Amino acid sequence: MPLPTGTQPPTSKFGHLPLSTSGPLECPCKGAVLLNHPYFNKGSAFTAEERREFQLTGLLPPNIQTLDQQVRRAYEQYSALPDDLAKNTFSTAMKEQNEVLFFKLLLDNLDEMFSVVYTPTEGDAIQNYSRGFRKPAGLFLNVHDVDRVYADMARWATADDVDYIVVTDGEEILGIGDQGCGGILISIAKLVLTTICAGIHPNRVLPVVLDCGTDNETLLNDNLYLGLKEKRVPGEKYDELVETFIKSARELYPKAYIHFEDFGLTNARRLLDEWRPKIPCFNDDVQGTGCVTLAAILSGMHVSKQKLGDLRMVVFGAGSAGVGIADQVRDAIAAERGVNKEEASKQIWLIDKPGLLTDKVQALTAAQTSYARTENWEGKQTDLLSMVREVKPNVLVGTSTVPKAFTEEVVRAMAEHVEQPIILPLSNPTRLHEAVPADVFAWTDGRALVATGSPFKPVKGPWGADGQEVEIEIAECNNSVVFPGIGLGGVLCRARLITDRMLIAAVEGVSELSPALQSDAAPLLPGADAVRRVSVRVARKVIQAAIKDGVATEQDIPTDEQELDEWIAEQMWDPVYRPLKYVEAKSAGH
Ligand SMILES: NC(=O)C1=CN([C@@H]2O[C@H](COP(=O)(O)OP(=O)(O)OC[C@H]3O[C@@H](n4cnc5c(N)ncnc54)[C@H](O)[C@@H]3O)[C@@H](O)[C@H]2O)C=CC1
Ligand SMILES: CC(=O)C(=O)O
Ligand SMILES: [Mg+2]
Repeated sequence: MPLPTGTQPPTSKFGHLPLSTSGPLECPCKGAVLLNHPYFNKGSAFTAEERREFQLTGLLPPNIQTLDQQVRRAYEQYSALPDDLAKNTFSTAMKEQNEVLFFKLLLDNLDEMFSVVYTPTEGDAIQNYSRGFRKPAGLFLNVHDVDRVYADMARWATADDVDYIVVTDGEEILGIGDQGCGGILISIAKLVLTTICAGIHPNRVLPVVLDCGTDNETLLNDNLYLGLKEKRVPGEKYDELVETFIKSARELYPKAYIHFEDFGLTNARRLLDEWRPKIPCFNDDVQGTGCVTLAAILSGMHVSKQKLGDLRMVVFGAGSAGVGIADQVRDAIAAERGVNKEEASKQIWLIDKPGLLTDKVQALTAAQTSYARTENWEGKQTDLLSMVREVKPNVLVGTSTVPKAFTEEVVRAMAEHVEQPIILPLSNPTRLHEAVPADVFAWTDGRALVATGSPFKPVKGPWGADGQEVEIEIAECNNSVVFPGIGLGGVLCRARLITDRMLIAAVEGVSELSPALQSDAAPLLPGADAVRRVSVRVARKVIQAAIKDGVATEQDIPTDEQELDEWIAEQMWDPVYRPLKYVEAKSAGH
């Protein structure tokens, strides 16, 4: 019998692995249930044989279509929509209807759709969660029902097992602050990226929101708000919910990798520090942002022919992301220079609301304390502009959510002392960026090396030889470049823990594929066209590091690099229709 269009024959030598994507897919449903199952549904692409075997005749119009035809139709519908939020809503509906089609549409149009299914449009969708609500997706756990957490999680029945969990408490979403239970959409969006960028199986993931109330007055006053309508519950009750969630997850899905997303400043680092030594977990805002930003800085320093020993970095906005970046950069400096972390941290200046963080500033978090400057700053201005004049940084990072904080004066002051300043306005969404690339290039005569937290179009200007017009492409310095690959590595080698060495390896993986290594004028980081290649490389590096650290529990991981890449690729889910094989439904487990 010929295979349906878009299926892959089981040719891989790793086709026997449980996560292998070669060969048929076991399907426990038929008829209308199958058509309503987003993971198994093929819509008009069900073959004649499948229509007969799975009792679909009469439930579909007769013309059998290919996945490519379906994608063409979906893209036409998508393109006809009036704005990005409508396109985001359409994409959500498509995902709920047919995941292969949704992910194939996304993969074929990634450059165009990335910003619609992720930041900045996903931020708008999250803000609009309760008003745009149609159908629940994901798992909602709340601070008043801690006793029910285990049972509610056990009911998550889409898969035999769960490989990857994204959890948020909704407090500091994508730069738009406290979004309460609407945060479920960031868990879902990050999981979409793990699938599209790294082939994490979409039926083996679990998006979670921990609803602990919200301090967002707009939501509290909105009659249609769907979450707990009360101020955030802090302290012991909050910790009890987090702990019960993690312990339940470990018991029910012992292989799952837990990704923390968009927790608030007081909890993000604290929870990471508490759980990191015990379970395979990862905080994307702290560690993912740290890794991708270090990779961008390394590319920038490659172009400007400098070494980490030369780095002088000012970070504006010393929260989860800012300090996460500082940590990753500090560790890399320490390794390159062969000095301790304390010595390396002297090359980094953190600025927050009170100005420069010094040992005189009250109430620093534990993570900020190691960067508190000990020099005497009494009587001196320590605002951003003054610090740029004083420190003469060659790297300036923005993670403050303060739009336009990198003013013309600040950027020009930096460019006065540095031939190719590395300027990274990372605050999302787009409207909160500390500067926009066009301004930065105009103020530095195109000399600056820029990457941004959200996507920007290329910028044209007279910055070539003899004033020739050139177009500069801007890399997106977003944790999405790296977290999918780290997660893929962690999942495939079944890491017990996510170690520092694994994170450093991930940075190396991204750096090796940075276009700027090939050409000085190229973007500092790989773009959407390279996502899967980047994920395979990052996963390979992460797995090798996990083995070195003795935290990989999966047996029989190939040692040869090429074989390891094949082993990884074979286990990455692809948006293709596989032949379906009917199996009896399992009795209700989890
Ligand atoms: N590009 C990327 O991959 C990522 C970007 N981000 C973005 O970075 C921003 C910060 O995110 P988080 O660190 O998670 O938030 P956070 O709330 O932990 O940190 C923000 C920090 O900025 C400081 N800040 C606020 N106003 C300031 C001012 N006027 N002057 C100086 N500092 C000020 C706050 O006090 C806080 O310490 C957000 O816009 C977020 O979207 C976060 C993670 C990843
Ligand atoms: C990108 C991301 O994780 C954030 O803006 O929070
Ligand atoms: Mg985030």
